[in-house]
Amino acid sequence: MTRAVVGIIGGSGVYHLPGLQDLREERVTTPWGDPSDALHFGRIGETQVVFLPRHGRGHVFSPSGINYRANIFALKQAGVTDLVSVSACGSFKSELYPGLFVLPDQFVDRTFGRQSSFFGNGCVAHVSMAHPVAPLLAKRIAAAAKTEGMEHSVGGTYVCMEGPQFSSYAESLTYKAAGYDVIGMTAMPEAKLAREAELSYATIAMVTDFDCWHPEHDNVDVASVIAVVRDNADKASRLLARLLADFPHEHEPCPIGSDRALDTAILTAPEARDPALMEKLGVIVARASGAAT
Ligand SMILES: CSC[C@H]1O[C@H](OP(=O)(O)O)[C@H](O)[C@@H]1O
Ligand SMILES: Nc1ncnc2[nH]cnc12
Repeated sequence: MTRAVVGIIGGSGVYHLPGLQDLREERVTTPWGDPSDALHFGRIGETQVVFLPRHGRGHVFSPSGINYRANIFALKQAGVTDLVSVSACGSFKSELYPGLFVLPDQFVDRTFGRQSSFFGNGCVAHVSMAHPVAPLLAKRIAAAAKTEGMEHSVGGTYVCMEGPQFSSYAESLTYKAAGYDVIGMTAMPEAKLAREAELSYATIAMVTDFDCWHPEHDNVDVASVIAVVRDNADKASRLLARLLADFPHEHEPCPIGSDRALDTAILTAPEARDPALMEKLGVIVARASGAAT
């Protein structure tokens, strides 16, 4: 049996996790560099929790400057099995209004300036991203929202742009015409790295604005995003508290194999693998290479 440890990555305006009991902060480092902040260890009820604000306290890291590999590695190293990411996002649909929680089940990666894999020369791996979100985890989040009486929308496509500038009107119309639901700057490569690290991953996307396509709404700016996040902070905390309080103590095997993603992914022959990279990969490949179960 594997004990469930839930990682929470906080996004814009979310730099702490209220209600975390037995809180202990620990600065850690990884072979991939330093994560965005100290890890916040604690529990909610019986559930072990590790919280990390992806932009760091005081919001010091831009979406392109976040060390996503260090963040995911640090959480994996801390024993996280299930990872919930919280993100502010723009909406391309009138019915997805500010304050609503959207639980996307797909991502489109339009980032171009980020390190998006732990693997490379010396250990080549190709994980599946066909279904980037772990369905049981998403279901649990939806159930928590329902229990708390919070309006939410299940499924949808989150397009991740490089930023840091917001989209132009033409880009916004293009994404809308493509049928995407929401837009942000951080779910990629986070979701890809979580899959490589064999973490079950799901995103809670809080709609904060209508980007810049909507004729009856102002164009997005930072102040309006943060105002909506602040106005809905209590709601987000209650959603997470309910999810965590009701979380099973044992990690539930992921039906789509998020937690065994490397079983069919590593292509480099064992004898051809670069020992230095293998050592750096450490906890990422430990289970798949038989060092841990
Ligand atoms: C504050 S506006 C743009 C900023 O907000 C979102 O952050 P996060 O995904 O971390 O909640 C978006 O991705 C941008 O980083
Ligand atoms: N409209 C938007 N575009 C990109 N990232 C966002 N984060 C919040 N709103 C956003």
